[in-house]
Amino acid sequence: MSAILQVTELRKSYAGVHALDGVSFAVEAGSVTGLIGPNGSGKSTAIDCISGFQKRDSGEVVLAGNDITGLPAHQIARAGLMRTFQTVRIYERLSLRDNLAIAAQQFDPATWIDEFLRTRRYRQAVDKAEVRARELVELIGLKRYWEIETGILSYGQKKLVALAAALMPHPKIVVLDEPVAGVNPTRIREIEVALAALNRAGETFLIVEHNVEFITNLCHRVIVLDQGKKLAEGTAAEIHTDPRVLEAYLGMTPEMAEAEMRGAA
Ligand SMILES: Nc1ncnc2c1ncn2[C@@H]1O[C@H](COP(=O)(O)OP(=O)(O)OP(=O)(O)O)[C@@H](O)[C@H]1O
Repeated sequence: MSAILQVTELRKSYAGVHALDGVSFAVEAGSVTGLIGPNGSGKSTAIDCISGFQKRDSGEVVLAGNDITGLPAHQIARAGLMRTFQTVRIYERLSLRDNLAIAAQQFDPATWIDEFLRTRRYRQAVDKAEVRARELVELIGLKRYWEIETGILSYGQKKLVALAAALMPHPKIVVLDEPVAGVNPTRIREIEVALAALNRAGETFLIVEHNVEFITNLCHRVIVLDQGKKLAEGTAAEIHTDPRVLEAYLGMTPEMAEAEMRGAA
């Protein structure tokens, strides 16, 4: 695998607070990578700087070989890095189908003239978007809600709609900001299953999340931040047994963590 996203020496300070203090990491194409760390460790600042929602002080972000450092968010999205937010942003009065059609329209090459004249280019774009939408809806397990107003869905399902919308333009990577925060525990598994299915279909994800079990189940690699620096990186199993992570992130010794894992099993 090769790196689709390369972050190098990212730095960001807020009035003397080093939110990011030289963070470097890579996300492999086709992988699910977790970005975890205690409150205030710099996770949100990192993904905001990467996705153009925040200006970094220094450092470099390269997406599929193209330098996207410092570009505005909409250009980064066009370059192929999409993101979701902690709060769900969907059109609740519209059907799932219409939500995804709108998401596609924001990126398709057909102009309003094409649309007005119903040109071949416009019809092709609409047909392609419909195929993509149906594929995604199948993969996230919401096929039965295709024509239904998304407002009736559960919060977790709405998060899946936002994710599918982000995937509509075939991005190179989607960055997810706390995809299961505030989601009913019984629904968390649905999101996990959906993300795993999307990843098997070739999608690449970088996930910021506090739910360690969720990250452990899904992620091929996990990056741990602490006080604006990268504390550790590895597989979930490696991270679970890294004494620095246990102490800084979980506040546990390895023995306590093992006892906890046994208790959870
Ligand atoms: N707009 C801001 N102004 C001042 N300080 C900020 C601002 N945003 C973040 N910080 C500080 O930067 C540091 C990193 O914050 P950040 O929100 O990136 O951490 P986080 O790991 O995402 O935390 P959480 O898990 O609580 O969301 C913290 O010390 C935070 O207080």
